[in-house]
Amino acid sequence: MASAGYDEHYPTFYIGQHETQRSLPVTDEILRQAQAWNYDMLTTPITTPYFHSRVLTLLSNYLSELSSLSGDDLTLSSSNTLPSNLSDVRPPKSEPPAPVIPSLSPVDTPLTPNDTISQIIACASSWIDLASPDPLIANISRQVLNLEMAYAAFCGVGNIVIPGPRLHHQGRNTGEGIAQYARAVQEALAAGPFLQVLINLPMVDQIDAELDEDVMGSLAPFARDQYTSQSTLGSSKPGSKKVDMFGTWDAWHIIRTMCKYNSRLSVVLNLPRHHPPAAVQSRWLSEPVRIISIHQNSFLKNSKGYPVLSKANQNIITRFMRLRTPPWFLLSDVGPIPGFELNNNPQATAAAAASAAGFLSPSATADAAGGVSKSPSPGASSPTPAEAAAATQQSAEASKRSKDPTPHLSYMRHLQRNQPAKTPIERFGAGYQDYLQAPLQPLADNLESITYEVFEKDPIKYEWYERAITRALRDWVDYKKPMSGPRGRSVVIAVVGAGRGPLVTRALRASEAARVPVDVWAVEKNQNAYVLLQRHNEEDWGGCVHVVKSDMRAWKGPWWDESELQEERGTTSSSIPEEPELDEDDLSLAGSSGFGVVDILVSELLGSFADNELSPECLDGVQHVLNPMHGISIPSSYTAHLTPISAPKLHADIALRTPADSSAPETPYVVMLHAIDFLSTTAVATEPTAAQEAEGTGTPSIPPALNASAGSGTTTTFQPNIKIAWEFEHPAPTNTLLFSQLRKGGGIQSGGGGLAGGDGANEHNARFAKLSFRCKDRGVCHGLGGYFETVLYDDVELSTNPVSMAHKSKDMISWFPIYFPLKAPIYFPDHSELDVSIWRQTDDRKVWYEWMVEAFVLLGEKRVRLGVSDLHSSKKNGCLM
Ligand SMILES: C[S@@+](CC[C@H](N)C(=O)[O-])C[C@H]1O[C@@H](n2cnc3c(N)ncnc32)[C@H](O)[C@@H]1O
Repeated sequence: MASAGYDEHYPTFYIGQHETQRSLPVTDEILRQAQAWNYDMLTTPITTPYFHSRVLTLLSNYLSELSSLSGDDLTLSSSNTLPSNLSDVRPPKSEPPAPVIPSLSPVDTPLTPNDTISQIIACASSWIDLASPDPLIANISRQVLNLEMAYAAFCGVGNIVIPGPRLHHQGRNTGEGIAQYARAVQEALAAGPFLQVLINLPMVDQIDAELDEDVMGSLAPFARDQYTSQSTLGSSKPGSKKVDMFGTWDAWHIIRTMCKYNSRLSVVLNLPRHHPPAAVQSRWLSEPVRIISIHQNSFLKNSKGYPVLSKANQNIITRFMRLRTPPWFLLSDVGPIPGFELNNNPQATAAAAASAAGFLSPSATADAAGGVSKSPSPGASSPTPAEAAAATQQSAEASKRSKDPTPHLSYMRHLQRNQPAKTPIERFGAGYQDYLQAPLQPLADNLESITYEVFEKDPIKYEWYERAITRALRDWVDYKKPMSGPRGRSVVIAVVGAGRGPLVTRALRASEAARVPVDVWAVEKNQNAYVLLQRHNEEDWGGCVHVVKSDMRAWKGPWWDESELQEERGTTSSSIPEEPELDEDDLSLAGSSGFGVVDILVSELLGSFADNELSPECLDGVQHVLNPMHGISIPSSYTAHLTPISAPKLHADIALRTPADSSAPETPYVVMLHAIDFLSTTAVATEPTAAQEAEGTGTPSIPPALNASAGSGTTTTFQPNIKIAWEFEHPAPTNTLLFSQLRKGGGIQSGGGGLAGGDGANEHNARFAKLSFRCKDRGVCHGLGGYFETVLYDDVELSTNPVSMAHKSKDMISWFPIYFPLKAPIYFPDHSELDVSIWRQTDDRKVWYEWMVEAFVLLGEKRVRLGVSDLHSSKKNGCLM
């Protein structure tokens, strides 16, 4: 496909042209012409109007044959009489089988295998009704679809759009035919192993819009009365203005569930003329939308008569274009590909080519008055007849004036050129969006230099640590705390888990900033990083740092040789002092046996869920070196946070891995959550800042699915409900650690050992939380998103929590969130509650998590249980202590 080839920091728009009634076959020549006009692709019908009329004839012959048959043959017996409850549909016993549609002949299809076929998107016939309540119509529709799919796949087509399920049939409940439809799609997917099947769906479900869109010769009205009439219960009547915001999403969810989240199945989403509520936009942003289709009617006219999109629709497009796999666009019924006649007018051609590339005059791109026109219903896609007439007139005039025969395409290219540039976080995370990674285990494994290098790129984390250490040093002096360095003249700082040393550098800088002398120790168990620490010490730190290669839990504390105790700090050699023998029993007695104590313990051992890289266990293990009276830890505490999410892409990815690895759905993953929807939210109306207005972005740090513009300048931000699961504080209470020591080796107080195994020495680090989340709109929970917050010192905090990150540590990039998957997603209706139970388990040798979700629907005051997930456990892949 032709690429518009713009700057890599800006998203590329792939734009196709679609005609619902394309009269000419898509030849090589038309395709080249379309590309010359800056379209990237074209759609084509798979079959011709001739084929359509052939099917209609076959059907009407069959139906008249049926009606001519009389008497016993078609009389319904008591056992096969259609019941008044039409949910139970059975055909009469003796009805002849449905007619068989003969194979395609050349007149039935414009398609033929050739070189250009891969640049064409094929469209299955829109007049079929796969979801018809009449089994005959559903059967014929399925035959048509199968014939078309098979032939298109044979020709080498890569993408086929099939009409979405019809959700309303005269007088019937909505969506009853979805099972039939989904089964047909499942069958269609088998037509070719590489075929992408795209289901054409409006963003919201509205009965009138569906009826308006009925194409000529649709099979739907042929459904027989006995299958469509009566049933008042929950019926959806034409003329009803009722819009079901999640109706089409619901249908999509059933289809893809029946098709087992097949990665070849995706959505063509029709952009409505008016913006749907933010919650619906967010939902679709989490789904595999491969194409956004924009019908001519979805464009507004600005004061000069040029087609433009509402501000709200511009924002929807911007958010979609920030996804890892952004959708393509189809401009539908916006006029034919301009013919050759324009080539005869070089001036016109040049002007038009410039327009098609998106170089438009300001008047051509000015927004329509008010940005959003007033609409009685957010789902409506069509203008009123008066609007339509005026629009056609204006369009013709504007076209004449501008000599631009493709004004809609030109406008889209203009939007492309004016997309906000990717933010640093988006650039840093490019390629990692929704990419599942096993969490690091820096305790059990030795990290590579490149991994440290990535950490060190963080523009915020180290800065905040320096700020925290500086404050702590100032307070040390202000509160006149005694210093534990040689001759009481310096504050002893130990950076435990020093890696390649960035926090050591920051500690030295903090000392300069606070003008407080320090004695710095760098403790690291990774022997490879230890080499770099020593080199840094020689080359950058003037040899003033004591570098120790040790597991921090086995480190006995600072120790100065005689010369250091005599001389000023910094003039001694950095070589590691020979340590005196230490008695095991002295471990909890800091400062005894000739070892000094540490005043400030600096560490960065946090994982995406705070404690999942075993910071609590490591810091407990090194607490014996801390000044028992005044010693502090940076960080001083951290909390783990959770929220239920819909994450269809992640679910599909994990489901694919499961046959080869049964632990795949029982593993927490580190992942830059992107195409997700927060299921429990609270609406907050915010005015965008001037910077956000200029950038066209919403609230920083909140994934694109969350920010939805109401289109009037005010942004409705759906703030996720993210709750604290648990907290750890350092230093841990001395009694807790003493008790833990007593339990080691089955000591006197241990009783029956730990609940999850072992002696129970680490049981004080086990945790449990039960959290309840209200969900206003129906949805499906695929798992839990996990985040953390940490207090480094005082009010210096880091956060990955989307709600507080912008305020606490905006632009921090070191951690992606964690994802706890569910093996089987849980569907829930509007007004439900999800209860999450999560455990941090330990058996003294390792730590793992267990989690489960329960769904309840709220019927008045009553909570009725809908479903419960398995109890998931990561014990098999637990973090080794
Ligand atoms: C997340 S890295 C942080 C490195 C560095 N402080 C930074 O901020 O770039 C954690 C470091 O702690 C080290 N580490 C983890 N557990 C340790 C332990 N028990 N004793 C010593 N070092 C440990 C790892 O080898 C790793 O270098």
